[in-house]
Amino acid sequence: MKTLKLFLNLFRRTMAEDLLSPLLLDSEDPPDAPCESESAPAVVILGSGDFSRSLALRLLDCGIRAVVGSRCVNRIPSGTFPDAVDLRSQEVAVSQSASLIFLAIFPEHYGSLSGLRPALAGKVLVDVSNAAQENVNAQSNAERLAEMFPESLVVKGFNTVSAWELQTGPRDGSTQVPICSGSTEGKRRVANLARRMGLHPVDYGGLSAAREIEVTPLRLFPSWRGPVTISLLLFLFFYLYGFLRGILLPFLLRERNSFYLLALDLFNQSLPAVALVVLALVYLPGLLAAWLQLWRGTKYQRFPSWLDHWMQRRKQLGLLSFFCASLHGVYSVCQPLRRVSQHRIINAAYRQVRKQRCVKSRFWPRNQTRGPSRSVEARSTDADSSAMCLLQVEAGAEQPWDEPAVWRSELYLSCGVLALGVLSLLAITSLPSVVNTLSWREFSFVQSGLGYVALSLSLLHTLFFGWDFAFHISSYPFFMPPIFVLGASLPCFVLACRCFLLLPCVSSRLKRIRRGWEHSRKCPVLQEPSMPSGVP
Ligand SMILES: NC(=O)C1=CN([C@@H]2O[C@H](COP(=O)(O)OP(=O)(O)OC[C@H]3O[C@@H](n4cnc5c(N)ncnc54)[C@H](OP(=O)(O)O)[C@@H]3O)[C@@H](O)[C@H]2O)C=CC1
Ligand SMILES: [Cu+2]
Repeated sequence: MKTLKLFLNLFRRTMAEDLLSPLLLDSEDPPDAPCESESAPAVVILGSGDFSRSLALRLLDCGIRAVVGSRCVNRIPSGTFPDAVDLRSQEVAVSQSASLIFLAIFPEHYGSLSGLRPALAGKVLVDVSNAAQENVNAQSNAERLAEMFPESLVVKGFNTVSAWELQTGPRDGSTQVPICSGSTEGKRRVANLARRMGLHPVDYGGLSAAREIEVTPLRLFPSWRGPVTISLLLFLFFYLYGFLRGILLPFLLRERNSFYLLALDLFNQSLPAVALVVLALVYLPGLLAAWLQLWRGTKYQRFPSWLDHWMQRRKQLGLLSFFCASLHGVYSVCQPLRRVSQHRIINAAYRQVRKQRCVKSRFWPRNQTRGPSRSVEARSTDADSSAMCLLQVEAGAEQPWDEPAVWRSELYLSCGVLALGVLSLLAITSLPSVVNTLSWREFSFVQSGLGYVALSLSLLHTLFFGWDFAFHISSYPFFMPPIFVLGASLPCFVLACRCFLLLPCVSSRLKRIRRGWEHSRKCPVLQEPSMPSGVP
């Protein structure tokens, strides 16, 4: 349970940013005094652009005075800053008693501040700039700034928060602000300010971490990269497999042209398989973690980093599974609109009418339109079907009724709709705003309990869809199983493992381990200091 709580924390942390095991700054730090004196500005911002404006507004909002230092105050359009913000020349602004100075200017222009070097000595300079390129090995802007102003305390930070987020973002500490600096004092002061602004400072260590922080905003969806790649690869695999099995090989070996299936049918076969496998991938790491704990006989050993990483991506995997399942749902609803479906229905109806006419004319007298109900077997050869088709025609009835086929479609559709419903519920409860309103017990019930329900329903949907076709030799053309058989294999394995873990003997041992019990507790034995020679 404790381990799962840890995962939840990690899981929540990744929602804000993809942070690489940073150390949270000590939140017990006493907050800075509001300002040294009521008349003195607490914070100076050099630059009067977008970031400067948003930062000044946020500072004011949090009761902190702000002074904006500009190269030319007269060029700042009126109304850009509220009256409460002091607009000064750069020289006047930095000569004021504020010791915290934000550089809200692009790093290319840091050189233009060299004349201010004596005034900036001993003060904390906050470098909010972002990197221009995603090259992590280049020298950071902050390190360059520290070289230019060696007497100042340079702190990197606030660049991961956009100007817009500063103005409108939450003030409940949920927005993380990675900071780093060679000066502990500088870092402490910036962290305190961040806390007062309703942000959550995260210590990344020395200034050498600045580049990592500078490139962070350039990264597109960092926490989604792995899950999206896996889903895409799975989709490609199923799609190409289906293409080979259902289109290319029949075309090459049997001269059957069904390339039209590429556009819709193959998508609708691959998507549910991806949804199913990706959903299984959400629950597999939890099972692996449980196995590892059972095998080690303790929970006090770290999981391998790949497993940790996988755990942290479960939310993204779950949402991607939901996305694929939803697309599959939409595609399935569109199925009857396809021309080929309409063609099949009309064709089947035509064949049936033709067959009934034939049966009537063979077995009924001309003047008798409705005879006593009796079963008649009729054989037909269809131009578009290679096999002989055996029709069970009931005299007097207009429609052949295939009871098992009706049950099959009722069951798989119902399971599919229910699975999609439960998946939607899971997707909604993974939103940060909803997660924050749930207790740990509620969260684990929804994400784990309902998650397994969704997986079971999806699997049932697939199994009912497959019905007994999976056991027909005709379903294995070229010795290749259907896509749904491949897609269902991993979920079957995951559910089997889960059932094994629910066995009383296994689950009770796991419960004990998670409550702190250890199979063999090894405590390092301290070496006795060796006796000095000559002592008896
Ligand atoms: N906008 C955003 O959302 C974010 C921005 N940042 C960082 O904040 C910094 C500023 O960005 P932003 O506010 O958007 O940029 P802007 O272009 O809006 O503002 C830059 C400001 O720099 C000042 N400046 C000082 N010296 C010079 C100079 N020599 N040449 C040109 N301008 C100078 C100007 O103010 P004046 O004329 O009054 O001196 C100008 O208004 C950048 O480093 C950016 O990476 C970081 C995170 C988010
Ligand atoms: Cu389906």
